[in-house]
Formats: sequence, structure tokens, C-alpha cells
Amino acid sequence: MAEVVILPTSAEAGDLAASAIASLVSRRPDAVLGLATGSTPLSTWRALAARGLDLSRVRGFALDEYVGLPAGHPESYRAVITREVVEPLGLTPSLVRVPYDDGPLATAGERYEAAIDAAGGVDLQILGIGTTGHIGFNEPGSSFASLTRVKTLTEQTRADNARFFESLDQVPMHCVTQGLGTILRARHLVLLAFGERKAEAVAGAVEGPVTASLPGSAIQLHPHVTVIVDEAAASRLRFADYYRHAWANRFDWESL
Ligand SMILES: N[C@@H]1[C@@H](O)[C@H](O)[C@@H](COP(=O)(O)O)O[C@@H]1O
Repeated sequence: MAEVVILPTSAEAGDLAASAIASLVSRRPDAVLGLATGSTPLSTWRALAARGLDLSRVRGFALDEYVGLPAGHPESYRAVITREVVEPLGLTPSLVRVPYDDGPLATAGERYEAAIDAAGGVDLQILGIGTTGHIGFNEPGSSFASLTRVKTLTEQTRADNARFFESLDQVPMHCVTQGLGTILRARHLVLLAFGERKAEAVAGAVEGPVTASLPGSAIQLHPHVTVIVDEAAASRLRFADYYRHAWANRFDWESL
């Protein structure tokens, strides 16, 4: 079972996720981080930036990227990651990749998988979760063995993400995303979720049946997962009291 930590605010959640990253980087200054976009990880990046660590040797692999946006579009995940992660944290731009850059789309997945392998795999993967239960952009029905590939977004995900664009029809239809199989190979998964809108997806991912219908449930197959949620996102968790109890009574030597 995943370790589930329920905290009062997203700021405290971000601080805890930042401490997991900080402790990894202190052991391994060139650690490989899996980077997520979206609003959820923002408190993590903020808390990490506040620590003022030297992260210049850290390597980064984004979870996903849109297909079909004009080059340099401010909502491309390359641009978002540069603005929200690379610059505030002082990462080295050339050490951070997104799954679709230059080069042919048809082989983008293969090239990305090779790059992750060459880096020695992802040490810690930050994950958000979509209201469809997607992680990365692995929409319902995604294979648990899937690797980085092109996917078509659901209309629900396009509508959820329309807030970042001027109108719904500007939201791309396609993306390149790490597969569930890719994500499951990372050595530590840290999934964050905040707010009532995420409560159902969180309950399904943590406690529901392991099913391609809710791609986030793939985390139940991973040996080292930390789920960090606020009270609202935890509101549908059946075993919430147990998670609180276990966290309150953890051993000193236990760290994320
Ligand atoms: N591709 C991203 C996901 O990686 C992210 O986890 C999810 C949740 O977004 P937010 O954190 O903004 O709720 O939506 C986007 O579609």
C-alpha cells in the first residue's frame, strides 16, 4: 500500500515533497527528477526554491508535452517547465527534457525512453492526478505496460486544461506522455493532489481496484509510493483515519 500523508494545506504538502527531493539531492547531487506540470506541484517547487539548494546538476524529465502548439507557445510544457521549475530552482536547461521537442513525432517516445535509460532511470517522480484519474496524460484505458507515446486527450482533460488557453479549441488534441510502464519504473513516486475535485480520483487511485479505467491506480503496483493530499482531496478515502494514525506514529528513522 502506498504511504498516504494527509496535511491541512497544499503549502505543507509541498514542503514535505520538497524535503523528499532535498534529501535525495543531498545524497545524489545529479539525481534524476521526474517533473510534472499543472497547478498541483507548484507548492513543491516554491518550497524547494525557498531552500536555496544547488540543483544545477539535477537532471529532469517531464512527464508529458502537448503536440500541435506553435513553437515557443507559453503553455507548451517545455515553456511551463522552464518558467515554473527550471528558472526558479536553478536547474540547468540542457539537463531538462520534455518528451516531444525537435525531431520526428513518430519516434519521440523511443528517443525519450532511451534518454531516460541513459540517465540511469528516474529517482523520484512527482505526479499530479487528473479528474479522469490520469497520471501524466495516460487517459483511461492506458496499458499498465505502456511506454512514452502519442495519446489523444479526452474531452474532459481538454476542458480541464482550457483555463490555460484563450478558448477550448486552442487546447491541443494530442500529446506525448510517459507511459504507465515508464512511470512505474521510477524508483520513488510522489503523488500530490489538492481539493475536492480530486477526491474521487485519489480514492480510486489509492484504494480502488487496479484498473486501466483509472490509470492512477497503477501506483498500487509500485513498491515505493508516497501520496500527499490535503483534507479535501482525502475526503473520499476509506482508510483516512488509519493513514493519519500511521503518519502520526511513524518511526523517527522513517523518511519519505
Ligand atoms: N498533464 C497534466 C498532468 O500531469 C497533471 O497531473 C494533471 C492535473 O493538473 P492540475 O495539477 O493542474 O490539477 O493535468 C494535466 O493534464
